[in-house]
Amino acid sequence: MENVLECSNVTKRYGRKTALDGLNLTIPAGRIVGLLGPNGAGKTTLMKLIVSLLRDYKGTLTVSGMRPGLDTKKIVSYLPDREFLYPWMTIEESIAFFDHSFADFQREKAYSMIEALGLNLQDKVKSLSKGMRERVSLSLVFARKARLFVLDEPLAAVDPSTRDKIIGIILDNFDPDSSILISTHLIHDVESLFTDVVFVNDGKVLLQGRVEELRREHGMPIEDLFKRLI
Ligand SMILES: Nc1ncnc2c1ncn2[C@@H]1O[C@H](COP(=O)(O)OP(=O)(O)OP(=O)(O)O)[C@@H](O)[C@H]1O
Repeated sequence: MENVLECSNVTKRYGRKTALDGLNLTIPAGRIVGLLGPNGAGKTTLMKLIVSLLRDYKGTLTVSGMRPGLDTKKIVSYLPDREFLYPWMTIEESIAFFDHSFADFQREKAYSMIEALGLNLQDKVKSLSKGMRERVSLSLVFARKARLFVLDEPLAAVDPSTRDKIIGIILDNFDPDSSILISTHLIHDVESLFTDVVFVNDGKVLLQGRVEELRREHGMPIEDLFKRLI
């Protein structure tokens, strides 16, 4: 099966600022990849290129062999770093909206995640706390049968026990034909989720590897390796 994501020598500039600087990254199917790096490393920029919110870049970037665009939007499920729910909708209406927007949306899966996360379908988005809205967003994003899930800082607002519950739901629902790319600063809290990690700094990949191998090779948890490298 072809790689879910391939980036070769990807460079993205905002005016004179270089956000990605010849970045190389390959993600095969079946991986849950932590995209780790300090503020300004280029994580959000990379994600925006993958989901084709930004188009002007140099190098080659493909999702399932295709350049980002309308066709890849059908197979990439994206959780942006800002809120995207409509405040006036109920959770149920938000589910219906996603159902209409994406052919691969699995309504029943959304309902069961909403229930598992203790949310009420009739509640209006604007009445929910930040952490609750994050739970709804994650349920919607993961209810798609996408090939690639791109999550920009998904777990920042939820409490630790909900975080563990969400990690459980992600793992239970993980389809090995797909891959998940997650940017986060909460390395310690979500390390158990990752099969792989990618360290980025100054728009470049510093180190990429399987979590088990990196832990064994360097004899330390991923968070300590991050602190040593960056
Ligand atoms: N619209 C923009 N215009 C100009 N510069 C930008 C723009 N967006 C990002 N940058 C710059 O590009 C670099 C990479 O930013 P990016 O948001 O991708 O980093 P990040 O790794 O996601 O950071 P954080 O962890 O803080 O979210 C930074 O130096 C940032 O200032």
